[in-house]
Amino acid sequence: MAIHSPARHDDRENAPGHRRIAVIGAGVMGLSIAHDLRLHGHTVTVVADRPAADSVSGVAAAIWFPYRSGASPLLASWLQRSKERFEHLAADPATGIDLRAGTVVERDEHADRSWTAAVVGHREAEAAKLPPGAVAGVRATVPVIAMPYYLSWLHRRCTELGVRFARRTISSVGDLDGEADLVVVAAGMRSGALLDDHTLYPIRGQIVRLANPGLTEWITDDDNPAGVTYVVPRRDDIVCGGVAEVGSYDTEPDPETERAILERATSLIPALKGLPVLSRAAGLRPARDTVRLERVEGHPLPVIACYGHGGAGVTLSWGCAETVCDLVPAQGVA
Ligand SMILES: Cc1cc2nc3c(=O)[nH]c(=O)nc-3n(C[C@H](O)[C@H](O)[C@H](O)COP(=O)(O)OP(=O)(O)OC[C@H]3O[C@@H](n4cnc5c(N)ncnc54)[C@H](O)[C@@H]3O)c2cc1C
Repeated sequence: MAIHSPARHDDRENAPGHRRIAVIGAGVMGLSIAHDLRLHGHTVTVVADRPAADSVSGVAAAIWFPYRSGASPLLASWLQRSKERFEHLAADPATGIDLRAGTVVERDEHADRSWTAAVVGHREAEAAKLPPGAVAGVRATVPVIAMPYYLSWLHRRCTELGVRFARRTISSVGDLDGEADLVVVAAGMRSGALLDDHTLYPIRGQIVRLANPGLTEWITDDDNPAGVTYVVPRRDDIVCGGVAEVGSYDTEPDPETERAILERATSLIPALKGLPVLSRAAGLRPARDTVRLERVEGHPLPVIACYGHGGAGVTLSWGCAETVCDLVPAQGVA
């Protein structure tokens, strides 16, 4: 399906600087970018071969926290901006976002607490409430994003704004020559193949979703020597994870891994014992030593890359979308 003209006419489309932009990727990153580009008045088409729910974005827990994110000088501002926007959106229950209290367990006395700069009111966790082996912990209230609700809401919101969607596999950004003035590559783990970037690698994760009898408190114990462990209660379920297998492309949930996840999660939160399993999933965090968010030269069309967010693609989504908008060249400058 080729890219068409916008869904409806908008005066902004005649404004100087207006562009026809194709965003490759309908995960949380592509949708957030499309949303903001459209608000800037561009004609935007999201081109993707899988809906968000069937991408790794549909596997995310998702808690606002910079787990295994690539480095960037802009990381702190992306964290801050995304958190502000999630907090604003949380006022609308339809978004699936709730602000929830929980604990980050630390097992290293030099644990990186830079993320707390964005969290007003965070404080030391009480030592008596931490698991054995923990050296400290941080109590914080952060956005918990129930992805099934959030991705549906975001897709709906994009459609309401006039973003177009085309179901299609792109083999090279050159496929879009003549159909767009600019391409944004937000294709998650498969972005590397589109831009000949061999520095992107998977960090496999696995989760199991349990029925939620009414828990709200989350906990993360990422440096647990038995394996990364987190429990994230959402509206309808509780997400228990996980693993962080660097270089594995296996997207099938493994039963033995699930057993071990449940054992670790239950030792953190005994109330999980015996709760019915609702579903399970595995996914590949699109990791890179540095997030790639920049203009890419060497293509007939101007290209902006936005990928490599590792285990923090949801957490960084709105901040990165804003930076993508800033990188769209003014008309005639490209
Ligand atoms: C178990 C697990 C738990 C996680 N928990 C969290 C969390 O709590 N908080 C958090 O912030 N992050 C979390 N993450 C990480 C988060 O899920 C990812 O960083 C994020 O979803 C990446 O989003 P994306 O839009 O870049 O990619 P994806 O969601 O993978 O979307 C990629 C899109 O690109 C499209 N596409 C790709 N290639 C092509 C092509 N050639 N042609 C057409 N379309 C193409 C796909 O169809 C899809 O629509 C977790 C990940 C896992 C695995």
